[in-house]
Amino acid sequence: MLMDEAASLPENIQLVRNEHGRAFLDISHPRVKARIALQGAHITSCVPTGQGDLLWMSPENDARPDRPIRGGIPICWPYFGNERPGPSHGIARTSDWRLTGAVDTGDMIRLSLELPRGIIKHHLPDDDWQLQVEFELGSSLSIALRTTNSGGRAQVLSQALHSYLPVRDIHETRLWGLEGAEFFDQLTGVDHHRQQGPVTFSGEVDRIYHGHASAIQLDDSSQHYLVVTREGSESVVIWNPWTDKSQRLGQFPADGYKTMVCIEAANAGPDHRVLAPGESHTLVTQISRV
Ligand SMILES: O=P(O)(O)OC[C@H]1O[C@@H](O)[C@H](O)[C@@H](O)[C@@H]1O
Repeated sequence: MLMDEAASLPENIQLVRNEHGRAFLDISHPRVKARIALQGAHITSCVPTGQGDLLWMSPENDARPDRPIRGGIPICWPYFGNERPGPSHGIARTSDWRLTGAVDTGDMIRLSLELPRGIIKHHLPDDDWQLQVEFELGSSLSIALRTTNSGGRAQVLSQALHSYLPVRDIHETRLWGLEGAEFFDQLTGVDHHRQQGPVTFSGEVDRIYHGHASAIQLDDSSQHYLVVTREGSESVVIWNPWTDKSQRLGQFPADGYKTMVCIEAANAGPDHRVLAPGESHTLVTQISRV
């Protein structure tokens, strides 16, 4: 985004740069405060008025422009994890996006960004995609990621909105809404496990639940639940790195696993999509505190 475009932003939105030169959109609205990095169209904070942050951010994040951000909501696209050769979780989270729209509706801020096609072509010369994201920031957070196959042949898409959510204490955290769902355990490579009761945490968890579309409630034994809903998604990734992996992860403190969990609205594993020429698919997640 150019500086002269910043001049036409609504007064509640400012373009700022950190000491490393990374550009952020800072939103300060009567209903919400939020921050979005232009690299990755990556939301790093969303604080509805009167609430705590809906998102977890690593305190060790140095936010240098050449590294993915640890926390918030990385956009994993056009493949999840290592489903294709290349950087983990694809190219969108480390690429520079362009702001295409910013509106203050009174109740919320609505922001649209796109990943320029030239950048996609540069990284993935054999692919033909258009990619846009829309954020709705108010008393809750909603993200809609729209992918269009702009090529002449069918293309495979897998992806995730990799939401890092705060918890008071992971040992006392339960996820409701996945009871009875089937999951693929990424740690063992074994599929078709069935979830018994709520998801609890006493070690590393890295699972793709599939054939599942309903809401998930994050219960960390505090007064409120975080509720995660999805559209265009029949898979959800649940991840906590626990002790050993926390030591190996970049920009992640050794005890970081205690205060976060990822609930990632996805099209991953068996829920990957095949888009015909001209076809679009929109992946949506909404996070609210109730
Ligand atoms: O370190 P990255 O590339 O940000 O990935 C973090 C985690 O992302 C999760 O979605 C994966 O299921 C994990 O396997 C992975 O470790």
